[in-house]
Amino acid sequence: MFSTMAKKFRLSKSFFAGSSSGPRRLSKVAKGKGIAKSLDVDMERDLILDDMTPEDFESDWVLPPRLAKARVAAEAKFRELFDSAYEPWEEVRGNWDHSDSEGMDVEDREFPTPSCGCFSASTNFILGNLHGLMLLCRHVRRLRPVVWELCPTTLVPWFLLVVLLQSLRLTVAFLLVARGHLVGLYGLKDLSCRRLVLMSWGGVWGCDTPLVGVPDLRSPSYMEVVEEIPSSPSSCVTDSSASDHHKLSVEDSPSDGVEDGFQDSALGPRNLRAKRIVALWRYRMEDCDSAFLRHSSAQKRMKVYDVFDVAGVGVVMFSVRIYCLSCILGVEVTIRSWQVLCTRLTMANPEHPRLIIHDFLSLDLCKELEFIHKSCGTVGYRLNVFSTTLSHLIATNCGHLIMPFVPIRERLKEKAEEFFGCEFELFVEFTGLISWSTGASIGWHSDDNRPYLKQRDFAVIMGLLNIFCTLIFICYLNSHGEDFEGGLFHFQDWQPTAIVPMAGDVVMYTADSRNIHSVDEITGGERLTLTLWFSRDGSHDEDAKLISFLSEKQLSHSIHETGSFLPQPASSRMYWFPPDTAFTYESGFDICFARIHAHGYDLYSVQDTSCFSASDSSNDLSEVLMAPLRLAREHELFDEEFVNVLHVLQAVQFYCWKASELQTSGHEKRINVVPLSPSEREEVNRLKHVFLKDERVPDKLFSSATGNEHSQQPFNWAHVSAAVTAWEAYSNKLVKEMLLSLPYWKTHQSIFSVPSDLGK
Ligand SMILES: O=C(O)CCC(=O)C(=O)O
Ligand SMILES: [Fe+2]
Repeated sequence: MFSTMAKKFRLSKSFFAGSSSGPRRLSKVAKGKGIAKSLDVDMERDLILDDMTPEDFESDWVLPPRLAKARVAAEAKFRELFDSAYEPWEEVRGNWDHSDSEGMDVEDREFPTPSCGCFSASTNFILGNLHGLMLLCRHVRRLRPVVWELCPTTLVPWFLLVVLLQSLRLTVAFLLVARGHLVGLYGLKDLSCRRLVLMSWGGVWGCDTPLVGVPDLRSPSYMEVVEEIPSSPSSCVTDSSASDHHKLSVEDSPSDGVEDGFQDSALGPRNLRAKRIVALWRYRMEDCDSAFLRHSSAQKRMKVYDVFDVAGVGVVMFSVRIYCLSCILGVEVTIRSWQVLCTRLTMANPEHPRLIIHDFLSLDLCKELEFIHKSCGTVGYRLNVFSTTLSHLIATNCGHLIMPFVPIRERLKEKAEEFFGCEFELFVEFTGLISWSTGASIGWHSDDNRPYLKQRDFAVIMGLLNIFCTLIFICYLNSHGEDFEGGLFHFQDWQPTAIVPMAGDVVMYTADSRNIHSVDEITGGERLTLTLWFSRDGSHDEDAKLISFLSEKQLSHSIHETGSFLPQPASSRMYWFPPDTAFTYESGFDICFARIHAHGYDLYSVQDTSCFSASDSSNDLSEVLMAPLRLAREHELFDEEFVNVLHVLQAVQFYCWKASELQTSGHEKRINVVPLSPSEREEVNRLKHVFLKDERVPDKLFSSATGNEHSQQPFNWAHVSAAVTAWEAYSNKLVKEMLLSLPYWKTHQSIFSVPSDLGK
């Protein structure tokens, strides 16, 4: 019968691995009854978790490729957990074997008092389950059909099998696969909560709604459930204990014998967070589509023993006694089940709603945005801060440069909506590239200090995201230690306390006082981020404003017009640093000029500038940079004219971005470079004196922590010329894409990625 079932459900060999205690028991019982044989379970290979070594983690899991990176991170985490837990585990096993021979109750055997090691016995239990899951992971392809076949037609035989196994007191592990993705307990951080899967008997019933995952946080009943559980500040575990071992609660061992009723009290003096995770889970169960679960008394008979944080995933250990057949057969059968559930800790922490996603943006995309910022940015809102907003791009005839932002905004919005369970409800309020140079920092603050947000005293609280609450996304576009020094991000409360900015990573948090944060002073280089604000308040939708601005601009341009991508600088004051000296230009410098200079170039004005002096505060001064210019380097003058300083800057930054590609492209276009004549050299120096003053200051502000990005590459004017051509092609392509998208954006009053086949 078992082999037929095994075939029918395509059970993998590892199917029964699932907990540290389960396999041992399974091993004992199954050997005796020949179950192992008929199911082709290789006890030694698949079930004896005690013998696993860290190397087992390196086995080749079958995961969707996009999860491969997350898997590597998870493996590292596991190795860490495993290493520190291995010794205590041995100890626990000793206790366990002893109590086994005394014939103690199963529960006593499973949960001896915490070992004196840094991990309690129950941690080992969890780790055992994780091992089991990892074994299961190897068979994901085979497991996937199990899950699909179970839903819902094969429910009854499956159910009977579970009852049978459970009544033999075997721990059965289930692995659910949601939407074709395997999700383990090992913290696949970039997975959406909707795809989060729990390991529990809940999956057996084939309910479409995952038991754990995103509850509808707007649902008042969720909040009620959460609020119902009293918080006890004295029970909060301190950060340090949590961060020590990724364990949220380190207190009491289970009090044996408590089995009926949902035992809030069984949590003992656990921390509020643990309670909320449980509350969330319990709510989820109540809300479950499965009639079976609703009618069963499962939720009332759940006892929670421990809650852990394993690589960003909350793991809840609980036991359930359900009289599961009562509603079907009228017979009461007790199922004891020790299972592990998981849920996103972040979801269950309404005190500090935040999310950290690693490698969200590709490095290529980071570089592209860096190019945009460094070639279009203006002096920012605070000292040593520079910014590029989307409306500024449009204002300077670079509206096409918003195209690379479009898919990123979409993906981030999706992430936020998923996280807060509010699909189609978020609006982008602000998108901008922001860089901080040496000396910039910000102390503890929350981001909701804008006057219009302060007036929203009567905001309706809906779940974690207050309707007027702004969500902040910070995407790091370059890396600490490589591109800049200092600049670590800190949250005042709760984990993570510090974030080391690395290119591609994203941190998301609500702008209110639940997420007070700070940024350390930048001590070298330039730290660059893409910052987005999201809100549920449609009146602050950035898209509508951008679309109308773009439409206005489009009226004054036609796609056929040559050079429709050429930048037009804004007022020269926006590029003068520090901003308070922009009225006289007597001190400070022009940031566009400075960035060009930081790459080793000088500028030569085609106009005669002999009448200007460094202290000239007339508007004429700034006009020099709005007029045609040429590039010079050392003793050479490049014989190509740029329409203005932004044009030069875009070409130079594009060269910087694409230097390695241009080196190898074998560009053989004839270029014309002439030696600088003495009068031209004088002109070049004059401009430098006017727009840069003391060149050491700007060079310090704009050089990367480790020197110029492409200083290692041999300089070649031919590559500069190739960069100009490539930049034109790049700009043209974006202009076309933008013009094709704009009608759709206008119709929907929303900026989104228009599929290319639609745009034709
Ligand atoms: O760049 C960051 O990491 C955060 C910046 C910040 O907190 C702010 O500008 O308010
Ligand atoms: Fe902030």
